[in-house]
Amino acid sequence: MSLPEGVQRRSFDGQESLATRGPQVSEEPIVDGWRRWDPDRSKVGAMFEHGLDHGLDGGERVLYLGAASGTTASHVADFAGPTYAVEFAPRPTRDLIEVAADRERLFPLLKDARKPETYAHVVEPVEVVIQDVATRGQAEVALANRQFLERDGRLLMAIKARSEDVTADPEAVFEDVCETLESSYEILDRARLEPYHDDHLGLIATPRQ
Ligand SMILES: C[S@@+](CC[C@H](N)C(=O)[O-])C[C@H]1O[C@@H](n2cnc3c(N)ncnc32)[C@H](O)[C@@H]1O
Repeated sequence: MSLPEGVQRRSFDGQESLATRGPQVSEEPIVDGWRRWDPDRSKVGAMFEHGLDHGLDGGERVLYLGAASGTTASHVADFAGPTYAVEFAPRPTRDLIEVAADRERLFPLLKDARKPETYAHVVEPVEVVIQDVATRGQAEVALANRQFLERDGRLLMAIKARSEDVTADPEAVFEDVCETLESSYEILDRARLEPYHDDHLGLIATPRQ
């Protein structure tokens, strides 16, 4: 699977790793301007490592749901176009604002991803929605935010089984979430994100026409 333009495999201390070019965020190693992108700390990084059919070229407009402190959103904004980063917890949003201070394409929004009407006036149509909200109702969040996605756009979604039901078999949770999603999205590719993230499913989808 090819990587988007602006994402490369580079050598760090003799070990190959994903990397993007941009200002440092959290003491990650940088070699020749390339920042190491750690898949253990990033579901999108893990999706790339697993070779999921992401369909990204680089330069796309992105809506990122569940940005937390901006670890992954920073890498995405390094290779994407305008990146709207939604996070509803004030503490990580403070860090996210700092990360965005030296990234002209990253726009933090302290908003609830379950209430897209509260940021619809700011977010333009995007080619990519990335979703990593560790909350119950992950499929419903993706359905609610479909309105921002262009017709042939891509949803890159990380589903955390334990956020839906801590006691259920993760595979059963993934089937439930996928069934709900399929009312509105066509699922193009999916893979479990082990060994980087336990009991997570990575999924690529496009809006159903
Ligand atoms: C697993 S963390 C995200 C990590 C981040 N994507 C990264 O790779 O750097 C999940 C985040 O989703 C946020 N979140 C959960 N529910 C949310 C909601 N309804 N709206 C916005 N953010 C939400 C949490 O506050 C948390 O920061």
